[in-house]
Amino acid sequence: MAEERPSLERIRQVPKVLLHDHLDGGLRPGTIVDLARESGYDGLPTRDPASLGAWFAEMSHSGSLEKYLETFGHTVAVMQSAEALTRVAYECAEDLAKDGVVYAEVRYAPELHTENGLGLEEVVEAVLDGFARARADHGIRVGALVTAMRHQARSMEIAELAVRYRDAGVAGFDIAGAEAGYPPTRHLDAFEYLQRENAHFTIHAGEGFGLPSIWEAIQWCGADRLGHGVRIIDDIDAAGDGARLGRLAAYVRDKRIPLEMCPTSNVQTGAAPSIAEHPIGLLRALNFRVTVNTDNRLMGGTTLSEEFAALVDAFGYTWDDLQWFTVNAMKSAFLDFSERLELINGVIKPGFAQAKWTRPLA
Ligand SMILES: O=c1[nH]cnc2c1ncn2[C@H]1C[C@H](O)[C@@H](CO)O1
Ligand SMILES: [Zn+2]
Repeated sequence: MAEERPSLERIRQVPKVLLHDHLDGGLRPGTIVDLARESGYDGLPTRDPASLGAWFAEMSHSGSLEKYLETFGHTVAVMQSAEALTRVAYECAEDLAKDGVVYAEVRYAPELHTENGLGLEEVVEAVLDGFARARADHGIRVGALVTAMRHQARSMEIAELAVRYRDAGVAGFDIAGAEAGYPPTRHLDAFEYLQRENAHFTIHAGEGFGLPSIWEAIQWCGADRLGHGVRIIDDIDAAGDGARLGRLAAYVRDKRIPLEMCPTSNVQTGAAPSIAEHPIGLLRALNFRVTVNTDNRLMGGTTLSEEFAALVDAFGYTWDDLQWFTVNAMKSAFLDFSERLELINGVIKPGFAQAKWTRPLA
């Protein structure tokens, strides 16, 4: 029996793992409108949810990371109370569960949610509360990653939060924001502290800036994973027969450093020209540890299933490829080894086996 080409509908049904998704980049447009009304925020470009969703997607397709980040002003503005944060976290996990995601790590920057007087700990607890409620209702497991903004100077405080709440649902730490001009080593003390504490962290690197940013993230800061990392392609010569890897690219591949790739987001910010020309095609072929992610579902107008479906269209990926991306993600999660293994063997592999061998109803 010939294997079916994975369709969007069937991709939605397989168990998936998401490592790179921003809480403030995934709100439902209707929720933004509700929260704006409740809090008196009057800066939205429209209060019609459908038009608002379209507005975010359109504004985000600028070819510039800096411009892409501007729209977050609106989502962050309506996430300034504990109730709003809990609601957004709950709905995020619910939406991921509906898309077939079984394990996710969702990140956000606590320092952006203190404008109306919330303390950093209150912010963290409100978000964890939303994830815990969604787990009880929908079974999905969501770990939080706390992010420090790379242009600010609060990374040590945020790293301390990551350690303080690590047994309560915070899985790790990250830095985000404009990359050019803000190298990871600006936050070296925070990364060294996390290493001494045996804590996990990922770093947005190789998205809005190139190889030096990736090199610092890995060799100076000790990142466990790379957020995006697309620009590693600059260290690979793929002209002619066979690809030649430079020392950094070889290191990333040899050490199995996970790449949290976000195809739609990369096209929107100009880090890749199109999905069909996205470096993920070459990096997957060269067996880098590639994972597939959404980055910002609101700005990208996307879901994890849609990211996979777009890759199937562009590169002809099969169920085996999609399973490979998913197992890569699970292996790379900031989760206890035995729990990762349990999800791979008990959930992911059986789920894909079923998708592969069950024909859709006629
Ligand atoms: O793709 C991204 N690159 C760098 N920073 C980003 C990206 N997506 C979101 N952010 C920023 C904007 C958010 O306010 C912040 C925390 O989620 O992280
Ligand atoms: Zn991101």
